[in-house]
Amino acid sequence: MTDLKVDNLTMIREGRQVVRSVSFQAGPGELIALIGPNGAGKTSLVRGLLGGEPREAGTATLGGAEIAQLPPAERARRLAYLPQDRPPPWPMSVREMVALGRFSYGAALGRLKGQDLRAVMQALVRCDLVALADRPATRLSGGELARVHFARAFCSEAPMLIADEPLAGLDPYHRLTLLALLKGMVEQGGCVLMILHDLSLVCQYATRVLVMVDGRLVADGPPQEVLTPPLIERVYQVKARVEAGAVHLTAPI
Ligand SMILES: Nc1ncnc2c1ncn2[C@@H]1O[C@H](COP(=O)(O)OP(=O)(O)OP(=O)(O)O)[C@@H](O)[C@H]1O
Repeated sequence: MTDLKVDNLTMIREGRQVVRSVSFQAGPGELIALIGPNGAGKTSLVRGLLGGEPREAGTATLGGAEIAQLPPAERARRLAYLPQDRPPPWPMSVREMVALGRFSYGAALGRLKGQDLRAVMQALVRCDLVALADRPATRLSGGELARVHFARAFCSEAPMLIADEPLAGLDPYHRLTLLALLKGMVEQGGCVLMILHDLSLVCQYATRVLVMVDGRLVADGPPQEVLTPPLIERVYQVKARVEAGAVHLTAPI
């Protein structure tokens, strides 16, 4: 169910290849960080594999089924996606926005019951949103809104989560508590693929890292093996030191 297979994915934007023949597989128990410099093609790859943008070539399947062709409700039950830009779709409360994660199960906003109600309540607690539950989602700080989206994804109970810079805007407390939730999710057989820029967090939390440069995957493996000073220097053009699971970046090369 959670086996993701991306094969030879290629995408063109304004006549330029921004994703070039990317192939990889991901499965249960993996927390994968997709990293790379600005403009490397990470968001394009994610949107392309989800079928949100046209592909020039390639396939992306989940449990053998092409993701772009899954019926929307089935896709939402199998895969949660957190995009980079995430304004509320229309004026609604935090609780209602989190409950959108139950739409694919047929839940009706304002009349949640049974497992839908339990899942929404649990997600509000886990993402520290109980005190904000009745606030309009249109009037939140960036970090609060990021937590609402996390909660929406968690309450969908989808076994796969794909997230584009989900920690941007989160303070250290919420960053670490949400990372712990993601870790728990993969320990229970889920799979997470997320775009991250904080290399120390990648070292500490990811089970695997994919490195993208200029549209291509240039490295794939456990962070301890992939995130070496020479690779970081080559990819990011900055001097790096890796010590006790933390990456120290000192100065541009
Ligand atoms: N709508 C668009 N039209 C044309 N080119 C685009 C468009 N969006 C992005 N690009 C280009 O595609 C390339 C890849 O962009 P993408 O957003 O996938 O990179 P990224 O690795 O996610 O970057 P970042 O780390 O800055 O978010 C970049 O060169 C970018 O300028």
